[in-house]
Amino acid sequence: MTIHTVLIVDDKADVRLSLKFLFKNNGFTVLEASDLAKAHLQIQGNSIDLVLLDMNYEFDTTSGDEGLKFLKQMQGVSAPPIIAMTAWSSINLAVEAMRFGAKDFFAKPWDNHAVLMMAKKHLALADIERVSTPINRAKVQSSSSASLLWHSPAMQQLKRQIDRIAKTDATVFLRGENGTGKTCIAQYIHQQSLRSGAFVGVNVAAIPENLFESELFGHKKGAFTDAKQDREGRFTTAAAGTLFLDEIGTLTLGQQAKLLRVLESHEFERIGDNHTHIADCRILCASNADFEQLIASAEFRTDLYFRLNTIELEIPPLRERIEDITVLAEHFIALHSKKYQLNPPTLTPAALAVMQTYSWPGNIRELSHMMARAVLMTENGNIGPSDLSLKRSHNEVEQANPIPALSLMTLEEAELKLLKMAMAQCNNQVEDAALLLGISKSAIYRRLEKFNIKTK
Ligand SMILES: Nc1ncnc2c1ncn2[C@@H]1O[C@H](COP(=O)(O)OP(=O)(O)OP(=O)(O)O)[C@@H](O)[C@H]1O
Repeated sequence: MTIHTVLIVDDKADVRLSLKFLFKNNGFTVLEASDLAKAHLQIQGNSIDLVLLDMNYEFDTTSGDEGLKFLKQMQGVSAPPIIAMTAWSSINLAVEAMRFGAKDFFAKPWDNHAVLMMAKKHLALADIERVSTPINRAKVQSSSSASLLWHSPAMQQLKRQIDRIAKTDATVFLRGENGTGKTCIAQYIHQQSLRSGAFVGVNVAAIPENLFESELFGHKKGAFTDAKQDREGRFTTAAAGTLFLDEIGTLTLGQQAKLLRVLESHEFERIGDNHTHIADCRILCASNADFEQLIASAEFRTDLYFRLNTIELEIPPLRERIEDITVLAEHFIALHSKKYQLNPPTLTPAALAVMQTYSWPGNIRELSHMMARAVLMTENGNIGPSDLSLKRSHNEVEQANPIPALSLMTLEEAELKLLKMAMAQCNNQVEDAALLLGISKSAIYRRLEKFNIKTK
């Protein structure tokens, strides 16, 4: 279990002490700072997961200017999430603090349980953000392929193909956009295979150019300045198992030549070693790149491409298999609710309707993160469209909600009709209907009043 570190920044020792007890008793590591200069030093010198920041200090006990200045300085720096606290439950100061980057706020005196829940929520959200970045994604293993869902006809057909080829030793090239499940499918192929060794995944894009050979083939102690001891490469670790090379389209021509040699001859040498080893692993690889384009521009060798794509499988993007959305969304709601020990919220039909017309640029990974956020943020037990944090372009909104063939009518009549349709589709949830219509909350309330439409 991860132990999170919280930094409490407050000039009042009694405040620091109470919060310190609260967080220590709940399994956190606690650091303190009695002023903002010390807070800067703590942040620079330690790995801090969350900051509780008092907004007012000795010289100026009401305006919150010092806290705001600190928040401003932290903007753009990869700082931990900050929760503002103020003795003056001034809504204006809280709003200002959030405008300057605070994730949340609470007023003193506080409710211990509420503060703990707030802290846990923002730590969980920060974890989601961290895993969303490509570099961190490379380090985080995909969740077990045992929980893979194959619901849509397209995925069921893919599964039938995979089950047929899994037991052979054929090299498989998985193509598809980011987040479509290529890594999970590679793990599944390994599980279904007859290979007794390990599944070894390597994101080749994350290996620095000068370490590529050492990483894949290994090295002997003393082979180069930093080679302090013998190291086995991934080809050796994957012996009798499967080597999964992810982001294969990012290989340089030099790296491609080295890989091609081992794929053709099944032989390799560790750096600094004359002994030739036999490569005994099945190769799976994946990419989201446009390979036809890479080959046409001579950035990827044709001979290597043909070595890699004995079987080529295209994993469809989520927007092309909308039958999977409900099943996956419910799977992720259950998964994240269990993880964060919360009651699973219900996905409303209005939210689902919006999700089915969304383009899902981040595919299943985006859906998983979206459901994690919704589980953490939803307050009334229902996930509505406004809980989804969708990023739509104007065109998408238009395509998603095409205006049904309306017979000619006045603008006023059309407005009323659309308003009623949106309210009906969103179960009378005004904010959700506003989102669906692409207008602000105040704009929809104005129109509801104008047409005398009751919301309850
Ligand atoms: N069929 C599925 N059922 C359940 N979860 C899935 C499925 N496919 C993918 N996922 C989940 O979606 C997320 C992304 O999957 P994965 O990492 O395999 O995608 P990817 O295509 O390899 O992404 P990238 O191209 O960025 O490496 C993971 O959390 C994974 O568990």
